[in-house]
Amino acid sequence: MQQIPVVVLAGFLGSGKTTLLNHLLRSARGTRIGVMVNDFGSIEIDAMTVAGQVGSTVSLGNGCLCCAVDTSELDTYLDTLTRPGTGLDVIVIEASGLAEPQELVRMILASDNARVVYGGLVEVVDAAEFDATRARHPETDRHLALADLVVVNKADRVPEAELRRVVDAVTGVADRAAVIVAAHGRVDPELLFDRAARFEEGPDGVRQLSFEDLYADAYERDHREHPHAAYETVSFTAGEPMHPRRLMDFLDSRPEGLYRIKGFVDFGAADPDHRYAVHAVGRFLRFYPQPWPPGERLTELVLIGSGTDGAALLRGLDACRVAGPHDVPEEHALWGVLRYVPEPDPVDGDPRAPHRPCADPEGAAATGGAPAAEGATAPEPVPDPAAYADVEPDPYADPDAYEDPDPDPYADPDAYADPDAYGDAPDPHPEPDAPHPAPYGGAHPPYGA
Ligand SMILES: Nc1nc2c(ncn2[C@@H]2O[C@H](COP(=O)(O)OP(=O)(O)OP(=O)(O)O)[C@@H](O)[C@H]2O)c(=O)[nH]1
Repeated sequence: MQQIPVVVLAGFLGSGKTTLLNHLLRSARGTRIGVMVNDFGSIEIDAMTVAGQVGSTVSLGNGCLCCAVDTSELDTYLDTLTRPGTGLDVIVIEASGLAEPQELVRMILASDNARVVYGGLVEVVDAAEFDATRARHPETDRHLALADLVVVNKADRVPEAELRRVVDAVTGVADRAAVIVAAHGRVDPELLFDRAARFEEGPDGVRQLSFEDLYADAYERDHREHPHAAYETVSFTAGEPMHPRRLMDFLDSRPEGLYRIKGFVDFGAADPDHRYAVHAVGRFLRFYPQPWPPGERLTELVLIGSGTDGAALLRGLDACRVAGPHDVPEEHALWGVLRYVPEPDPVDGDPRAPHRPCADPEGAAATGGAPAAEGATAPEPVPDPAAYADVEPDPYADPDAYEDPDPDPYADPDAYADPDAYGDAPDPHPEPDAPHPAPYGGAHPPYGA
């Protein structure tokens, strides 16, 4: 089952959220974007051939869908937009200028919709109004501190030195977020999500240009003189397996500005049957074990960030390679990774999840990290708090961390009053001796059952 990243686009009134959203829609080029907005008013849908409208949902000619919702309808619309038939690749929720973004983030993290995965909180800042906004809205700093990516927009409206000052101020407030500069919301969509390689080939094998391509070409031609917001991409490939604990150390201490990590990891003997797809956005991290496809086994990662030191990142990843037979991962080394594997979906049996890398942790150790036989009964995991003492708790494991101290005046109080409404959310107070709180559902034996 393909999970769909849900990106929250937030920022104060007039900062340029809708402009950025329109830019994403215009340059989608085959990527199907689901959009949730408070109203359709400013989405430039005329240019995109409206294919149909049902109630508050507009279907665009390029496969994108727009829904006008308020926060209380979010779950319902997420369910609608993530139905397999919609074929969406990413969902972007534009928070109204007054909305508390952490409430949206919390709802996405607590969603029991297995097709949804958190895609990051993007805060748009008006470079020309930053000081004034901050003075009027002291909550600005809190919002920035939660962001995974901050777009300092309207760069065209301020002189170079002033822009640098604003970027420095934003970077000082934003906790680990990547900070990029943009004009008219022109960020590269690749920064936020993967563009789908979806195009039609003609009988001669040649790609056919669609209306959307022509539109995107014209748009990009018109804006060639305005460069996209700058960011760096680093690619890493390794033929040797990665050492689970060293890779987790690398990920746990990933530098500020490293916004996205995607790709696949080979953990070698620690789980020879699976490669681990990685999805990291800001501080959010998940691994998805998948059966290896036929062919060469490689670790392939792409790291995307702003202001990061690419050479240092590659050195850090190089040090995670298993160096040889003398460098066998220790017992339970994979458990640090499994903390970030979502629970299998009990409904439709997520094909990525039902693996048994450590059905018998003791047996696995005895066989040099190889998993126990399929179907073996798992013993209770051996509590080993010390083994995880150095692992920073996943800040996204607990949606309550986003509890808003000032309740959102626009939220439906009844809908959120009951903490049991978050039945699937992790226990904010796990057993003190629990070995490793899992991202969802508290501690669980690593796929033994
Ligand atoms: N000069 C300049 N104007 C911009 C830029 N980005 C957006 N604007 C203008 O700023 C105004 C507000 O932009 P929007 O995209 O509507 O901002 P928003 O954050 O969606 O606003 P709300 O929905 O009211 O919260 C519009 O007139 C945009 O054309 C930019 O980078 N430079």
